[in-house]
Amino acid sequence: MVGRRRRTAEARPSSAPPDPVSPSDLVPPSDPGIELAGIRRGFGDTLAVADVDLRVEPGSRLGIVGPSGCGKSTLLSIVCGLDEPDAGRISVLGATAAPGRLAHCAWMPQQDLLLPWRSVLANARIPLENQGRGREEASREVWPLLERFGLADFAGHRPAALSGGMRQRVSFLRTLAAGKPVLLLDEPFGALDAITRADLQDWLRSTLVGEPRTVLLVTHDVEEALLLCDRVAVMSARPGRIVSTFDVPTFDSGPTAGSPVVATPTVGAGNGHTAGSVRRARLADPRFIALRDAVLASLERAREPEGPDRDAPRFRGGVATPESVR
Ligand SMILES: Nc1ncnc2c1ncn2[C@@H]1O[C@H](COP(=O)(O)OP(=O)(O)OP(=O)(O)O)[C@@H](O)[C@H]1O
Repeated sequence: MVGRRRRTAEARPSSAPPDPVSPSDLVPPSDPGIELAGIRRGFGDTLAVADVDLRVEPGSRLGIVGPSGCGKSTLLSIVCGLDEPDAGRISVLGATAAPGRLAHCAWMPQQDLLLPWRSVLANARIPLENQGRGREEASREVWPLLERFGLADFAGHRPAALSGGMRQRVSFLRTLAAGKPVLLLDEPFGALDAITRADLQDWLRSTLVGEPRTVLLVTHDVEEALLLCDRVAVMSARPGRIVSTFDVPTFDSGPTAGSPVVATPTVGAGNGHTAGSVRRARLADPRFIALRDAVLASLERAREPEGPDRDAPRFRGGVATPESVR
């Protein structure tokens, strides 16, 4: 009984909460984005990444794909200040020192890392508690996100009572609740089955619309990168280098152009334009297919240790067309 009373109390914050995650100043006008120049990092005899140059525009979403072990996670660790490069320069929203970079970034790992003894609400408010808020205040602040993400009815549940997809939604919510302008998503859906993964991709794409965040998404899934990001960078096999980048157009001239998209992917909205239908239209778009094939071809070449990406300049900074892909 005590446990039930406690869960109920946790699940009902006492007063109307402010919105904690959409402050208009998350991307200040002077935001220089993220810049990496000549980044090199080795571990003993293993050179993980070498000569990585990358720029991520403020408020944009960059997908990073590459062979296993090519240094994608290492790059994210360096960006967020948990690691330092052996050589090169890095700036995150103007911060060059590790503590300053860390202050700007929130990290979502592949495993949800929810604390099993805490309720959904208590897990979601961890970043706010870490920033010094009391439990009540943190609960009030995070509550709108739980409602927005369809998790309010599960606020008192422990993580073990949730599906894998719901746990990842809580994990992403917790990442957003930190209120940081840079989100580092490290294979966030890698542990999910294909159907849940597709649902979560749709959900995340809809959720990120209107979120003024700069996002780095590491994934093995090229379609995921193209569905969620404005630009995709392909890394070579270790030592990881950026061998090509691809701009991702909005693909908004299709049948669902200009239509509002529903954030809850599995529920219809009345206008028929669910996130799922947008996804299907996009996956069937010949331009999307051509771009996906071009990224896959670059990735295939990137897996060869010494393989220069000879055809990459064709696409660099531009968009693949059906004509440019053979
Ligand atoms: N702390 C560390 N100590 C020693 N070696 C490390 C460390 N971190 C990474 N490495 C090595 O650096 C290389 C790159 O690792 P990293 O995890 O960044 O690759 P990745 O592209 O994220 O891999 P995956 O796609 O399999 O997750 C690997 O060979 C890895 O073993």
